[in-house]
This record gives sequence, structure tokens and C-alpha cells, in this order.
Amino acid sequence: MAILDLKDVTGGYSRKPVLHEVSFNIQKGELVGLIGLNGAGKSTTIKHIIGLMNPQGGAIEINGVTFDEDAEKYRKSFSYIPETPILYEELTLREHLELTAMAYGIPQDVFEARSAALLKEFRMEKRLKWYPSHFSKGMRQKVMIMCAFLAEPALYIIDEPFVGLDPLGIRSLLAQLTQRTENGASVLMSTHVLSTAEKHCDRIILLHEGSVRAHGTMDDLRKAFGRPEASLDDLYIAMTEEADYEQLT
Ligand SMILES: Nc1ncnc2c1ncn2[C@@H]1O[C@H](COP(=O)(O)OP(=O)(O)OP(=O)(O)O)[C@@H](O)[C@H]1O
Repeated sequence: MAILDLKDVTGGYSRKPVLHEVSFNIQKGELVGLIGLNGAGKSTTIKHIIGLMNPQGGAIEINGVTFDEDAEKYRKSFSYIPETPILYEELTLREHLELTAMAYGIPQDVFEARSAALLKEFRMEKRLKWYPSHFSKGMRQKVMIMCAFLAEPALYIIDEPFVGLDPLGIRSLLAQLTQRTENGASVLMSTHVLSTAEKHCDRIILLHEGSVRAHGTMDDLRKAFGRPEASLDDLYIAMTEEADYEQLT
């Protein structure tokens, strides 16, 4: 059974859909990249998956359950790292972590062990008593990442994680993702950093104007585009040029 399964998802902010019958799935242990131009519909897809928006058509299942069938079970099956960190200005870093542990019902001893490891990995041990107003952009993002990783759910949903992080932060994030997928967790990650996506993703979904244009492993995509040597960068550009050409004809 797929951990995440989207079937013909149509949806948007008004009657006019932004997503057109989007279908893909993610299996256990897979890291899948969601790639597309600005405005292609990546964040909108993610908002539907996390239950923030309701599909106008089609269905989304996480671990075999839709949001409407069992919202609590659905929510506890994933962690979400948003593109723009959302923090509580009146809570310290430690309190953010504690609140997350409470929300996911993580026992105190497990919480202590997991948070200590994450604080070390993301070099934030000395910031436990800090409030978000004192954090840099990258530090704010690290708080969100650490909170998401505390829970150890079946699925991580990550919206453009690389932009605000320094190279050590990126390395730590990728190390955590690798370790977690090796342990059977699944990841959906949207990003514009195509070289990283190409190197680390098991499969790629190319989204264009709200539709899935192509999906599969790098080899599948190279075959689909008839470009055996192409990088993801090349394929991405080919996809947009092809789409522009279709619009002209
Ligand atoms: N809150 C909103 N209200 C109305 N339309 C929106 C809203 N957010 C996004 N859209 C529209 O939905 C479409 C898809 O946007 P979305 O944010 O999903 O793209 P994206 O692929 O995540 O882009 P980016 O790479 O720029 O983050 C765009 O046409 C955008 O204008």
C-alpha cells in the first residue's frame, strides 16, 4: 500500500481549479521530489495533502485514510515543514519542541533523547532559551525542521527546504532525510534546487500548470524525454519549452 496516494486531485482557491487531476503516489521508504516552475501548483498540492484545502475532485489518502474519514489519524501520519517558518513568538525553542512532543504524544524520555540529537545535528544546543525574534531566517527554519523530525511519522512533507539554510544545515537536513527513509519513512519534498533533487530523490514529479507532465526515476524521465544524458535541469527546461510549444500550436 502507498503511504501517500493522490488520485485525480482537482482543486484550487476558487471555482477555477489550479490543480487538474493530479495523480501520484509515494511508497514506503521513498524520497520523492515535486518540481515545477513558480506557480506550477506545488504549494497548492501540498496544502491539499496536509488537509488545509479540500479537493474539488479526486481523493488523497495517507496510510489508506482520507482526511474526511479520520482527521486525527490522517494528521498524525505526517509532519509538515512549510516554506515560511510559522513560530510562536512567545515560546522559546525548548517550548516549541515540548509543545510538538505533547501534540504527538511523545514520552518525556524519548523526547529528551530525540531533541538532544536534533539540537546537536542542527547546531542549536545553545539556543534552547531563545525566542524566535532572536533567530535568523535559517535558525527559524531549523526550529520547524527539528519539530517535524521529533515526531518520526510515516511521511514528511517538505516545502522548499533549502533556500534559507546554510551548507551545514543542508547537509544535516539531507543526512536526516536519508536516515529516515532508510528506516522506512517516506518524504515528499518540493524544491527548485534541481541538482540536489536529482542526487537525492528516488523519483521526481514534474508539475506544470497544475498537471503532472511526467514522473518517475531520472532514468524514466530521460527515456520519456528521449534525452539519455540529460540532467534534471535539462529535462525541466525541455518540459517548459515543450509546454510553450504546445501552447503556440
Ligand atoms: N492564496 C491563494 N489565492 C489564490 N490563488 C493562489 C493562492 N496561492 C496560490 N495561488 C495561485 O495558484 C497557482 C499555483 O500556486 P502555488 O503557490 O501552488 O505554486 P508553486 O508551484 O508552489 O510556486 P512557487 O514555486 O512560486 O512557490 C498560481 O497560479 C497562484 O497564483
